[in-house]
Amino acid sequence: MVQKIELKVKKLEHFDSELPLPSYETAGAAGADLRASMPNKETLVIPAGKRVLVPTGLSYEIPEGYEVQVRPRSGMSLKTNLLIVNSPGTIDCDYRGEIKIIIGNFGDDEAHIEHGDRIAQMVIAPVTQATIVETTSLSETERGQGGFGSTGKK
Ligand SMILES: O=c1ccn([C@H]2C[C@H](O)[C@@H](COP(=O)(O)OP(=O)(O)OP(=O)(O)O)O2)c(=O)[nH]1
Ligand SMILES: [Mg+2]
Repeated sequence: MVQKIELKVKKLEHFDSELPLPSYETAGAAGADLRASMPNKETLVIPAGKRVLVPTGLSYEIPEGYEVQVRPRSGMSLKTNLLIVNSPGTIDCDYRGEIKIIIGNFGDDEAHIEHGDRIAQMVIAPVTQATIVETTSLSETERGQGGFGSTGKK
């Protein structure tokens, strides 16, 4: 069964009330789609090779002990030259500012984001904070310092 947790969402002045709030498209969806909400419903232009901050018009109150991850939608990644530059973006539970999505254009032509486009999806997830403990020695393991493609070689 899918667990449910309340996420308080505040509409900001430039949120277009005709747009839906973030929504899960199917009963089993892990991510709720986020829409661009531009002041005056303008279209955002992203020149080739540049990035922009796309407004959603929403602020969240995430329950303590949780975070929201901003992830790309695979359809957008497959069909366009747009990407979420800092994917997955991290929304801290104590952040009260507007949720914005950093979108880059890696194509050779300028790209457009229309007001109301579904530009990302958000996943809410539990957070565990580490207690950082300094030490001078670490436990030994089979892997040791091997990494970055070190396994599976003869
Ligand atoms: O895609 C994103 C990523 C972050 N944020 C907001 C919420 C998050 O809580 C805050 C800070 O994000 P982050 O810690 O990733 O950025 P930073 O560069 O470390 O900024 P800060 O010094 O404010 O933590 O910015 C967004 O709206 N969208
Ligand atoms: Mg930070």
